[in-house]
Amino acid sequence: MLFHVRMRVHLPHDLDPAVAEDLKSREKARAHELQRAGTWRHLWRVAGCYANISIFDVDSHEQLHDILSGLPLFPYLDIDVTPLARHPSALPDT
Ligand SMILES: O=C(O)CC1=CCC(=O)O1
Repeated sequence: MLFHVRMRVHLPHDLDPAVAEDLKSREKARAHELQRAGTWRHLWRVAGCYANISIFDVDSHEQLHDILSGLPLFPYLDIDVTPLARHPSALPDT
């Protein structure tokens, strides 16, 4: 199951810089792990925003929820999820 996920990051301005760097470092490591597993299929920066647009490939809504809610930055994310279905005019493997 494919999902389009938009994440906006809102780190508090008074967050200790060391804590912010640790969160970003752990988020990056987790993102790499999920990309290598084929679960986090695309990760794009939204130009001009501290936000990303991602495509996740998971087995269930529950798996997606577990992944998103387990992200180190989760407490600071606004997340919008859109389920994706194949478009009838899409060429195979696009
Ligand atoms: O910077 C972001 O958009 C949040 C994020 C997702 C994966 C990562 O490494 O940072």
